[in-house]
Amino acid sequence: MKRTIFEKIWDGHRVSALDNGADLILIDRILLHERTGGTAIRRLLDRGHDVMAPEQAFAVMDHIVDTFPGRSDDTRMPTGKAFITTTREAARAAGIRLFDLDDPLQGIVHVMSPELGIVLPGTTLICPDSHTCSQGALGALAWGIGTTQAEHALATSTLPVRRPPQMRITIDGELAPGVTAKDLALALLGKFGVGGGSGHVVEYAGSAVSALDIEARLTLCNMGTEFGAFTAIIAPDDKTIDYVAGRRFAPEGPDWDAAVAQWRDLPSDDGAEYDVELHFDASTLVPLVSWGTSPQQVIPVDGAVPAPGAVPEQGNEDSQSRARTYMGLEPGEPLTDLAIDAAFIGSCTNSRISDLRRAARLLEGHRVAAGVKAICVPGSTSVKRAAEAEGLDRIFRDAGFEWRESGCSMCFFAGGESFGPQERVISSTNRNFESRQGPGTRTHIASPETVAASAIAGRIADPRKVAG
Ligand SMILES: CC(C)[C@H](C(=O)O)[C@@H](O)C(=O)O
Ligand code: SF4
Repeated sequence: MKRTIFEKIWDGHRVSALDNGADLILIDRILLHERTGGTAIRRLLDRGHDVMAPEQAFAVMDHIVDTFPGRSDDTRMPTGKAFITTTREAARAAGIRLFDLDDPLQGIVHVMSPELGIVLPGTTLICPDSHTCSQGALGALAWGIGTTQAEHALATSTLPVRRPPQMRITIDGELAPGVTAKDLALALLGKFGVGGGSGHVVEYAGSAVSALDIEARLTLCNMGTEFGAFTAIIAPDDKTIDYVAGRRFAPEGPDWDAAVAQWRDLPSDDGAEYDVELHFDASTLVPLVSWGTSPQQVIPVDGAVPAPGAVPEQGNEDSQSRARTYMGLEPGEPLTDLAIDAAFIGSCTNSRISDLRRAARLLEGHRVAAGVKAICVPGSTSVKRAAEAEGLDRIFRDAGFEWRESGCSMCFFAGGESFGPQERVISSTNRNFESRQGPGTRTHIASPETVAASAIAGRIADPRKVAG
């Protein structure tokens, strides 16, 4: 029988069929962070259960930690310290490996896991965090869960899951210079909407996907959540295997050879069937920026705010006018006329070394416009160190960017640091909901290149026009 990559992983992890129509799935990796994961371990221990396979679970401090130098448990989020200390104590009590605040391997969970070879092709991986789908870029079945499910998985190394339907999006055509995986993710949202993935396992395939390096694939899969997918996945190829080789938790020696042999069999068979098939041509893509308060409300960077009802696939007239009002925009207003107050490069979408390199290339020899608060937060401590070794931190600092410690930081407002109300922020993150980056903040999501170009210009700017 012809099978998709999803079916191969699912079949290989299916322990049994349950009476309620779900399957019991074996879980290979459990990732936890201090915002949701510490509570899951604590609750489990308090009920007198043990963690079944602590060596398969990993905890990290990323969400509410301070990203200022010399950070401690006293984060700026008023109730933050309790999340940090609970997670530390619970991880210790359960025997789970914790990447603490000062650990050189600490980082945003979806950045540090691929970086350390925790996520591997063909594995099942869960985390109580909605962007766990990012990790499907390595050919794993990785999805976000709730805290109660995390407890169940910690106690049993299994999870009951209803088998999701499958979708393949075949993306062909070559990306033009200055156009990135982030623009591709935004383009899919703009075209198919935030419901486009509707609970499916979305497999990205096609020549444009094969051409992406692994970090770009992580960016593409990251926004599977915004697309409404159960998760996203990309079949492993030579690039995947080269990427995983030698990473800290990756198999070695004969185990490595055996693993690679299995991974070679993972890609979907020719003729395997999907519930939905979509096609997308990437060759005409341009850099995109969100104008509204939903990630589907995107337009080309050189475009104008749409007139009421002009793009029905980006929401009904009411939601579009509400978004325009919140964002302080007029229909027909060119995006490049919009002055910005802040620029943010960071998050599990776009804070890896390749993202920082591409942004730095544009920033070199330029200064951030007067009055713009510009912040760069590397996705992991390893990314930060690597960037510093190459002198990227100098380029960011000389341009006028703050250079921070790693964490989720201003990707989301957790009650601590924020941009101000009505401040217009161009941001390399994945969500632009009302108040996502702080009460009243207006977020425009874009690629790191577009954020860098805009920081220099002091207004939303086309990265293809900056001499870098
Ligand atoms: C805090 C956490 C549970 C949340 C998520 O699940 O996505 C966060 O990472 C986010 O991006 O909003
Ligand atoms: S960087 Fe942002 S999107 Fe990613 S896990 Fe952290 S808060 Fe969520």
